[in-house]
Parts: sequence; structure tokens; C-alpha cells
Amino acid sequence: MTGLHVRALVRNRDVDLELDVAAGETVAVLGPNGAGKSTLLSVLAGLLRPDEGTVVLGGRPLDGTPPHARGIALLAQDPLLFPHLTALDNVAFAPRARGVRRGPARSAAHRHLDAVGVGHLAARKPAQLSGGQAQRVAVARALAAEPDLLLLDEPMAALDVDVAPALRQLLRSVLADRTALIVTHDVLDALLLADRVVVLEGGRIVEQGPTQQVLATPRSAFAARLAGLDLVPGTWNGEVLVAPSGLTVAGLAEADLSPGDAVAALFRPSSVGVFASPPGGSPRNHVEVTVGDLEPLGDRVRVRAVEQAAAGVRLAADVTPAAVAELGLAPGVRVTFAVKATEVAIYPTGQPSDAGSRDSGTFKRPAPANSPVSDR
Ligand SMILES: Nc1ncnc2c1ncn2[C@@H]1O[C@H](COP(=O)(O)OP(=O)(O)OP(=O)(O)O)[C@@H](O)[C@H]1O
Repeated sequence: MTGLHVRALVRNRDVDLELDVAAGETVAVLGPNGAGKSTLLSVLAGLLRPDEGTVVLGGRPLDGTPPHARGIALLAQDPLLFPHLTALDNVAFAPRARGVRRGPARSAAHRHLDAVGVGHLAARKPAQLSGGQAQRVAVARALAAEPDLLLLDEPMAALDVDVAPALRQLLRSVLADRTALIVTHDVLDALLLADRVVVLEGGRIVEQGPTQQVLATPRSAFAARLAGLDLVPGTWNGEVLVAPSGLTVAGLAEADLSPGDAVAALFRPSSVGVFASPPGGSPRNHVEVTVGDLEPLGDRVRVRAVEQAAAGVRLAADVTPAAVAELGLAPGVRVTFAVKATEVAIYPTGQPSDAGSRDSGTFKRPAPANSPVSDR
């Protein structure tokens, strides 16, 4: 395995960065628009030559090495598959380009397609694949190149919210023992995929450290904003997360979780609906809460629940000002928060959850019906 060192000064973009990624480590690069994330990727990929600096991968200086010879694969927001080639030939292209003969290249491609769950789609052309399937093929193609460094540029950004979580889980296993750098706007990607986070602002690194630590005690404004995810720590019981209070949360969990594992459920406040009483309809978790405070955030209002904050539970929903008025939301009002299981990521935390906090309700599977007010 190979570690990465990069230093890049790009004067006309006011970017000046120095960064190391250890062998086998995944680093998430976060930052607002214009922070320099794409510039960093371009320098690594060999598409942009810095005014000063160097890229060293596995002890090998890459300065002057063209993009295809760097041992770096890029997984972009769009799959960028060749439209006239089958999924299999798209994946086989990478080993073929390295001089592997056709037969072995195609067997390797089959193996990689199987490994990312789309082996049965090998004969299809890209136009016959869904967005999520095409992105899996793109993952297989990136891996088939056997890169020393994998770059991921907002790999989930173009996917429907329904398929993004499954791809994120796939990437989690793909990245487990790889040297990788993922550029993302999404704190879920950082939490679930990365060992370490680097926050860029104005072309400089303003903060870095272990992902959990940066998000728990953010020092930059950007990291603080990112840290506003809903979070419920608990224990995996084989089917759902059970919080110390007895609160249960269903979600998308890793396949290799075992009952008794310490886990946390993570979801976005924007995926939480607020209802006057429990909603029906598609499968969703719901819990009755007391409104704590309301904070305007652009065209939305963040509604925070008071429940279990002491036990590390963070529950908030982003709703429209119209919904605030319609539901009469104000501190002390009782409402129901609901979130679809498909929008909840359950991941192992390796830390026992805090036992013995007070009970404040249970996320349940849906009960019948009344109409959603702020469901999205
Ligand atoms: N092709 C270019 N030529 C000159 N300046 C550029 C070019 N692309 C970006 N910049 C500038 O370089 C700086 C860094 O931009 P960069 O695209 O790397 O940021 P980013 O973090 O990737 O942003 P985003 O999240 O919007 O993609 C910005 O000031 C931007 O305006």
C-alpha cells in the first residue's frame, strides 16, 4: 500500500495546500464552494500543474507524469462510462489500457462487477442502466485499474436520495483498506467513509483531524455547519438500533453488524417530516417530541427537539416557514418527527452508548394515517 504527499501552490487560484494521506487511509476533503477542492483533485490527477509543489505517491514523485500513468483512479459525480461499450467492456477497459490481454481483462472485469453487485448487468450498455447501477459500474472500473490512490469527487451527488445510501455502504467496504481522498459537501460521506477530515476554506487547510473529533468539536464555521446532522447513538439488536431510553430506529445498516454492537443512526434534518400527529404512508420511523428552539436557516427553519440531548441524541427537522405557521411550532409544542428508514444510515461507532438516560418516546413503524404537513 502507498501513502500520498501533496503540496500545491496555485497562485492564480489563491490555493496553497500541503497534505499527507497515510497508506490505507481515507481522507475526506470538505469545504464551501471555491475553497480549492477541485483544484486539489486536478493537481493530484495531473490535470493542473501547480506553480510550486509536488505529488509523491508511494515514494514515487509524479511531477511530469501524465494522468494515465499516475496509478490514480477518479470516481466522479457522473459515471462517465463509454456509451457504446457494455458495462463489462467499460470495466475491462482499465486493465486493457494497462496492457492486460482481452481474456484476463474480461475475467477481472466480471470479478469487479460481481464485487459491486452488478455482475448480472455485464452485457448492458450505459443507457440501459439506472443512475445507481451506472455508478456501481464506475466503481468497478475504478477498482479494475488497481490504483494506488482512489480519488472520489462527490460520488453520491448525482444520485437519487433513495439509492445514495446503498452506494455509500458499498464505498465504505471498498475504501476500508485503500488509500483514498474523497471530496464532498456531505458530512454523511465524511462520517461513514473517511478516517480523517480536512476542511478547506479560501484555498487553505483551516482544520483537520479524525472525522468524529472534527465534527464533535468543530473549530471552523464550515465544520460547525456540517455537524448539524441528526444523531441517535444506541445498540444494534439485529434489526434496529435501540437507544438507552428504549427508542428504536430502523435504517440502512451495514451487513456485518452483530447484535450488541455500538452504533449510531444518522440522518439529515431535511429528511425529517414534522406532523401534528403520527403520519401513515411509506415506511418511516416516527417519534413524539417537544419543540426546543427554532432557528432560521436560509429558506428553511430548523426545529430542534429537546428530547435526550443529554444522552447525545440530536433531533432536528428543517421545515418551511409555512409549515411552522401551519403546525403552530413554538418551544414547548408537542409534535411528531418522522423519517424514512431509507434515509437513515446506521453505522458502527465502536463506543458503547450512554446507558440509563430517561425515556422520551420510541421511533415506531408507521401507524395509520393523517396527512403530512412538511413531508418531503
Ligand atoms: N479554471 C479556473 N481558472 C481560474 N481560477 C479557477 C478555475 N477554477 C476555479 N478557480 C478558482 O480557484 C479557487 C478554487 O476553486 P475550486 O474549484 O478548486 O474550489 P472547490 O472547492 O472545488 O469549489 P466547488 O465546491 O464549488 O466545486 C476559486 O477561487 C475559484 O474561483
